[in-house]
Amino acid sequence: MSRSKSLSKSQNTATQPGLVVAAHGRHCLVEAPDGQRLICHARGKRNEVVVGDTVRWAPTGDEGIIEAVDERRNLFHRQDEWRTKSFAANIDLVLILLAAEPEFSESQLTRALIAAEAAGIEALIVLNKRDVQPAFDRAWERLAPYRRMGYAVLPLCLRPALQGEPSGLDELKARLDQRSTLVLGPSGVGKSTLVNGLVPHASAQTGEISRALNSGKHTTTSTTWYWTDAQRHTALIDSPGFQEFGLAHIEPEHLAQLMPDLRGALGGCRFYNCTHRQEPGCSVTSAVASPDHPEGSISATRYRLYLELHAQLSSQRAF
Ligand SMILES: Nc1nc2c(ncn2[C@@H]2O[C@H](COP(=O)(O)OP(=O)(O)OP(=O)(O)O)[C@@H](O)[C@H]2O)c(=O)[nH]1
Ligand SMILES: [Zn+2]
Repeated sequence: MSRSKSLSKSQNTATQPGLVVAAHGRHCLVEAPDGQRLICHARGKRNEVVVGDTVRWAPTGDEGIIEAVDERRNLFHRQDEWRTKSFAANIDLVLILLAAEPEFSESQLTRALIAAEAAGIEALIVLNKRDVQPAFDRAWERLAPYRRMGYAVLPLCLRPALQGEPSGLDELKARLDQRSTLVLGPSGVGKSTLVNGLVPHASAQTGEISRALNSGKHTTTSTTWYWTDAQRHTALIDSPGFQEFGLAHIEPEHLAQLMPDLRGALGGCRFYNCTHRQEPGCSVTSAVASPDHPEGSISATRYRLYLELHAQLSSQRAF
C-alpha cells in the first residue's frame, strides 16, 4: 500500500520521488534521487510541504507540481500564537548549539528542548567556544541540570583548538553521521562556522537556493537542508529564529510530561489533575531544590520556567 496521501492512480504513473530541501510559501525546492534540484509548487493547502518532506512530484516544463506528501515520521513545530512559523519533518536529531558567549538563555533552551520532546525527536546540546574562559566553565556549570536530566551535552571549540586540546568536532561528527540533524541556536554561537565547516560550499548553496525560491530577490530562506557528504547520507538542516520560539501547539497540561526533570517527579501528586503550581500534596513542587532542600531533583530555575510557560500556554488557550 502506498504511504502517500491524495495520490490518484493516473498521477501515480507520472510522479517521481523527491526530498524537499527548502521551502518558501507555496514554492519549494525538491531534490530528485539523482541529486537534481527543481522548483516545485504545492497544488493546494493539503499538499503544503516543509523541509525534510519526501514527496511525489510531476514535471511541468522545467518545474514541478507536488502531487503528494508522504506520511511524516515526525514534524518539528515552532508555533507562535498566530501561525506556524517554520518547521521541518523527518528529523533524527535536534542539535541546540550554545556558546560560552553570548550567555545563553535557559528559557530559550528549555523551549527548544520541549519542542523536540513534543515531536519525539532526540536532542543534543552542544556548548561551543571552549577557549573562552572562564565563561565556558560557567556556562558548562549552568548546563549541569540538563546533563542530570539525561540530555547529552558536548563541549566544542570551533576556533582552532589549543595545542593538545581536542576540539570536540570528531565526537560531534560521529553523533551526526548518517542522520538528519536540525541545527538551532541563538545568534553569535558559531552556527554558520559549524555549517560552513561541515558542508562543502554551504554559502554558495544558500545563495543559489534563495535566488531560485525568491525569483532573484536576495532574501534568506527560512530553513535549508544541506548534505555534508557526497553520498547524501548525513544532513544538517539549518533553521534561523531561535529567539522567538513559540510553543503554542502544546497543551499546558502536557508540559510537565515534556520536561524530563519534572516528568521524573510525576505520579505522586494527591490530585490526578494536579497542575503542579500550588496544590497541596504535589510531588513535583516537593522535588524542587531550594536552600532548605538542596537535594531536590528539579532546579529552581527549571521550575520557574515551567510556571512561566504554563501561564503563557494557559492564557493563549483562553482566547
Ligand atoms: N573564541 C571562539 N570564537 C568562535 C568559536 N566558534 C566561532 N567563533 C566566533 O564566533 C563568532 C560568531 O560565529 P558565527 O559562526 O558567525 O555565529 P552564528 O551563530 O552563525 O551567528 P549569526 O551569524 O549571528 O547567526 C565569529 O566571530 C566566530 O569566529 C570558538 O570556538 N571560539
Ligand atoms: Zn503536582
